[in-house]
Amino acid sequence: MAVMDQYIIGGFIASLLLLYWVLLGFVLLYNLRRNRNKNKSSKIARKHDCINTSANGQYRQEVDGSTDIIIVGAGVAGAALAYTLGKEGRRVHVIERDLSEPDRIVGELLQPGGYLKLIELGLEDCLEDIDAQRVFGYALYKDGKNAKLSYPLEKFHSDVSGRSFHNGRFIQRMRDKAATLPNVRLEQGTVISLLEENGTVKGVQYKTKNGQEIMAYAPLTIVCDGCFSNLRRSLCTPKVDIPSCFVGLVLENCDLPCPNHGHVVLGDPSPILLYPISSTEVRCLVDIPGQKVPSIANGEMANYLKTAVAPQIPPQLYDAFIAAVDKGNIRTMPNRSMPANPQPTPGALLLGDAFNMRHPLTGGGMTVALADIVVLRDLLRPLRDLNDASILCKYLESFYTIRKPVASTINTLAGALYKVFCASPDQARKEMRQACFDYLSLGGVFSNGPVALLSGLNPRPLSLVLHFFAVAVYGVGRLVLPFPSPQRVWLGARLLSGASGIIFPIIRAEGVRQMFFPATVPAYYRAPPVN
Ligand SMILES: Cc1cc2nc3c(=O)[nH]c(=O)nc-3n(C[C@H](O)[C@H](O)[C@H](O)COP(=O)(O)OP(=O)(O)OC[C@H]3O[C@@H](n4cnc5c(N)ncnc54)[C@H](O)[C@@H]3O)c2cc1C
Repeated sequence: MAVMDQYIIGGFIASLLLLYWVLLGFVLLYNLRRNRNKNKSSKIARKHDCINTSANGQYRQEVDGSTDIIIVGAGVAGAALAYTLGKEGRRVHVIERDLSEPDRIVGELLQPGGYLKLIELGLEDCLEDIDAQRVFGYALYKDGKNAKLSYPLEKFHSDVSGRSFHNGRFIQRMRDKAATLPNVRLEQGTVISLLEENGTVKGVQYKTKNGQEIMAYAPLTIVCDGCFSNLRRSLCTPKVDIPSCFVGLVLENCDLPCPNHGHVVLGDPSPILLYPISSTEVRCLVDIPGQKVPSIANGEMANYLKTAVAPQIPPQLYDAFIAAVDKGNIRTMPNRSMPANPQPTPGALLLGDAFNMRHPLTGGGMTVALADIVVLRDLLRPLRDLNDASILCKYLESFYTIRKPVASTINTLAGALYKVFCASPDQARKEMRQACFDYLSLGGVFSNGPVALLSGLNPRPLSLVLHFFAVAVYGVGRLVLPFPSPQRVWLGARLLSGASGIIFPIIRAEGVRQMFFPATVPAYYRAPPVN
């Protein structure tokens, strides 16, 4: 019995031990599976949280594949592009250095052609509730005479016209609108560099608001970091020219002689612009040729504005101008021009002022940027997958040609008109300037044609060249008819040669073939790659 008891107790203990081992096995197995699942989900979380700490703990890396397009800069181009691509269903990550409302003297008059592009992008409501003013044309002043040049808007919807506003308010509206899209992520950060691997841009390295450095990856990076771009160097061959600077003032509580019009004074040494930026403010931009401006700090600028510029301002605005100078809120900005000269790079694209600039005399920068966005949107639309960088890059070469007729017309006109509008001691240049004023004053087709070019309503290169030389021939005709003298014929010849010397170098820099014969450029016909 004792032996039997021992067997029973032994068996009991053995089965307890077995049960224990089985339970232990189950627990271990359960834990193992749980850990494995935990690891899996923590990897997913890591993917989404984009956390991959580097050795010194300073860098984070975004390797989640959750972004289709990175946009650097949310100014006019970047903000409009973010909304446009977001609306197309792209997952967009915008990195902007400063998300607070910009306060600048740039981009305050949108030409009607730009407004049409804004409508195409569905962004026209961004001009609502910012006290934007409608602009219907220009008033041109020279030597006490003036001419009114209306935009040829007859064929358009009554809502179409130019708009002028505070640039910062407009940008903020576009940023807000882009941020309403769930697939657009707007982040404050400064992009330090593009991340390149074997000649392909894979993303960007940027510093967040709180100083952390992050690497973000996407199949396509679009750089819109504006006129001071320091990222453009590897994506184009920049040839930046700075022909002059604008000095900006705000005139308050005054009425423009021609309400709802931009005013251009053909001043000495160069043009002065005035246009409303709200119902109570008028922006005045005084052009100063060269890169050096009188010092604001030591009062030289105020003195220059009061003695050299004020007497040229339309008399109705004189007091407001002096009051603005006395108030002291004087700002300056260099006027840059840079023809588009891209180096097509897989994985990246330039847009806006980072890519292409022209003299701001004609207010064409935003129109070109918005027109470019429309072209790019349409090119990207048929593509679902942006991952093959070199194929995408080849395909997007067509962008550089398709955009050309519009962009180069606006660019060339801005550069040429600036040169014609500047005062010069050269008699031939004086004649050309006067001929231009008188030609535009003729009205009808003589003003409608050039204004349609300037406003972006009909930006055709051939029309630009025809009107430019029509002005020159008009100037020559006045010199030599009805009684040509050898001196006058010589002056006429110099006028024509001066006109050619102004426009042809600009056209050459823009690219004759792309500008006038884009359809002969093979890239024009690139078909979208089959995904
Ligand atoms: C004096 C002057 C007057 C002008 N007036 C007119 C006008 O009346 N009408 C018109 O159509 N055009 C005008 N222009 C031109 C117009 O301002 C530009 O064409 C337009 O602003 C270009 O838009 P953008 O987005 O390329 O650049 P911006 O609007 O300058 O935007 C660039 C953005 O990039 C951000 N950024 C820069 N670097 C970084 C970085 N490293 N990381 C992250 N973000 C960065 C900046 O903070 C900024 O928000 C004028 C230009 C000048 C100089």
